[in-house]
Amino acid sequence: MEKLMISGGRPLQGMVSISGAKNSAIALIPAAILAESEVILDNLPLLSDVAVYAEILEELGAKVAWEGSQMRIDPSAIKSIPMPNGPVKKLRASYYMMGAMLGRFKEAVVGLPGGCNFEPRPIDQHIKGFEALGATVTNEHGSIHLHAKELRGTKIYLDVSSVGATINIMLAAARAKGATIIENAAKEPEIIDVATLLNSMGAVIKGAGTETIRIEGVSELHGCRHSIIPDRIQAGTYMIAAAATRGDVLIDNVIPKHLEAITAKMQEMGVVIEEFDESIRVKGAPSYEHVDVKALIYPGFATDLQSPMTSLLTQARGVSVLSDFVYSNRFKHVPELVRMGAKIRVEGRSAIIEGGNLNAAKVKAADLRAGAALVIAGLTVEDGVTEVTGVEYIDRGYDHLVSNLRMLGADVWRQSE
Ligand SMILES: CC(=O)N[C@H]1[C@@H](OP(=O)(O)OP(=O)(O)OC[C@H]2O[C@@H](n3ccc(=O)[nH]c3=O)[C@H](O)[C@@H]2O)O[C@H](CO)[C@@H](O)[C@@H]1O
Ligand SMILES: C=C(OP(=O)(O)O)C(=O)O
Repeated sequence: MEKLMISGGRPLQGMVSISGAKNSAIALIPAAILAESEVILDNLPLLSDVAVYAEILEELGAKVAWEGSQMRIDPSAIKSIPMPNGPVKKLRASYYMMGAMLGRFKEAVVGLPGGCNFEPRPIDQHIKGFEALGATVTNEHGSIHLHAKELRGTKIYLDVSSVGATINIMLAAARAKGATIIENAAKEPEIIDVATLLNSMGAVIKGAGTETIRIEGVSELHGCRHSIIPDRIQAGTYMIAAAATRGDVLIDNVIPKHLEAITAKMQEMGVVIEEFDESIRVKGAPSYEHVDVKALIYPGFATDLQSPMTSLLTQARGVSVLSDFVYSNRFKHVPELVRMGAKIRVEGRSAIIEGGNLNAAKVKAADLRAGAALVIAGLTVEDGVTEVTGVEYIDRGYDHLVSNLRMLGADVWRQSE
């Protein structure tokens, strides 16, 4: 096991280039199962979740060649094999195997997902969607069994605008008979990315990015080449890190439109932000105003940036209130930040944060974004070395983190525990 060591107190300076989005990549890889010929994905991030997905597809018989930021997936020899255990248990987004396998084989057995369990994360809306399409779905000893004689298009109204359920239903419906309409669909940019790939494969999907998505089922999909959108959560994390260290960083290969909510909130605090076509420059200020933040579904402030933002708000004057309306209890970073001297208390679905300096400490990342929050906190500490364990969570979502931070002037290294 490794830990991250951070000797903070240095303003981040320079340029960082953002890789492809994790939450797109881990939906696009299973989407390739639906094709009859090779799918090439470019701008792929080098993440442990991506490696696990490559392993899942190989276990099913796909040929996967992953070189740098490109993955070539030949799904022509894929077989319908039950996956109750093994790699599917290692990541959250293994739930996409349900939609993809159901779409291609009309059957699937997939163990309930693993990944970051900061609170119960139900998949009832995914199952409701599969059942509406005509599948029988049962939970047997911790595995979801899905079976359909045929999938038939229908209208599905999601009770909550779930990213995973929206994508999973798109995957299954892409090869169903007739038209499927998803109402109250999630609108995250990653959903548009998946629809773009599926359409390049021959699917007929309209409305992705709005609350109504229409999928005309087709009998066959073919291979294609697709470049993954930049990771808005990684970009937002570097924006926050730049501000927290009072640095000056150009964050390149981003879509500024995807970062509007975080940009506006940081400007409200007094951070100076300049937007360009494909990059954003973040300049820190000597002091920041306190703000209130509400994490919401897109285009609201992303829940995945809520934990990193907590660390930035410890650097603001006065009391800030950060509420998460997507996950009511996503606060595993808080006790660890308190260990570093932060004055934060959790009340219901809100963290109340009083600004003040942090101290170096030994802390543990209990999930991916909690890990990012602790790294940012460590970067702000003037004296001493902060040790962050739980690096395996951070590796799920941040590629080249240490080398990127070092390039920006941070004193950060990995050390064996
Ligand atoms: C792999 C991936 O893309 N992960 C992202 C995805 O997770 P994920 O797709 O799992 O999150 P959802 O959008 O589904 O969850 C949103 C909300 O809906 C609830 N819900 C969801 C599904 C369901 O069947 N029933 C239900 O009640 C959840 O508990 C949560 O409160 O979106 C989240 C919200 O932006 C992000 O934090 C994750 O990074
Ligand atoms: C919660 C996250 O991811 P996942 O849904 O894959 O666990 C995240 O990216 O912050």
